[in-house]
Amino acid sequence: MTAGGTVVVATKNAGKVREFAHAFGKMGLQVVSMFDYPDLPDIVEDGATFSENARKKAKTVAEALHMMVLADDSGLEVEALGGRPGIYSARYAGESASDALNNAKLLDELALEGAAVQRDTVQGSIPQNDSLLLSKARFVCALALYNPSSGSFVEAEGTVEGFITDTPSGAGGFGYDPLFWLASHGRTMAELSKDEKQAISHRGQALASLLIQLENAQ
Ligand SMILES: O=c1nc[nH]c2c1ncn2[C@H]1C[C@H](O)[C@@H](COP(=O)(O)OP(=O)(O)OP(=O)(O)O)O1
Ligand SMILES: [Mg+2]
Repeated sequence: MTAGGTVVVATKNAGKVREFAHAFGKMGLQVVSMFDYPDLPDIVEDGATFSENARKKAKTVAEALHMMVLADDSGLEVEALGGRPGIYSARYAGESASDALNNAKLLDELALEGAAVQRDTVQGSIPQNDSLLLSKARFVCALALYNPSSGSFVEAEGTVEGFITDTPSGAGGFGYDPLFWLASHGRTMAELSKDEKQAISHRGQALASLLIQLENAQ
């Protein structure tokens, strides 16, 4: 997946870039992203699934750069919202909405639903303070690696289960992480270190699965 020890990731999300740089850095690989290629066209994410969107991002950038390219399409599925925002997670509160606006919209929608999780149904740790768990949720990540010379994809998907808390906490990660409570850790995703997040996250799991497929293909 590399050209001279570099992995090209077709993303304009700085949080994803940090996480891929951390993961690939441990393998001695550098990460570059669409921030390093400002002339690339914007990609319309019009797929019906995470996987379709990931394939489109990887193929578009790989064909423009004539290089192998990795792409990530990911999002949050909230049970009390019937799986929303799902593939629309990045634009939940509107086209190019900030993480803060998307998080505020998520809490608004859950309040409108009157969503609440019964504490005694939670396996693991519940928040110690007065904060409430509003709904079960999961993060999903689809990765696609496209090779423009062979016209072929390698793909992987990962998920992680948690709960939406009404009280944001933590400064790590990005996106919905401050609202994503991990009963396994008794913390939000934003309170984990980079290594802890990589070990359990949807993205970390998808990447591990992708790397195994690449090793097996050698
Ligand atoms: O680990 C995560 N922790 C918290 N939130 C996350 C995570 N992973 C995805 N998310 C949220 C952020 C964004 O609202 C959406 C991804 O949308 P998605 O289209 O895949 O990415 P994006 O538009 O930010 O960047 P790009 O398409 O250039 O890769 O899901
Ligand atoms: Mg996007």
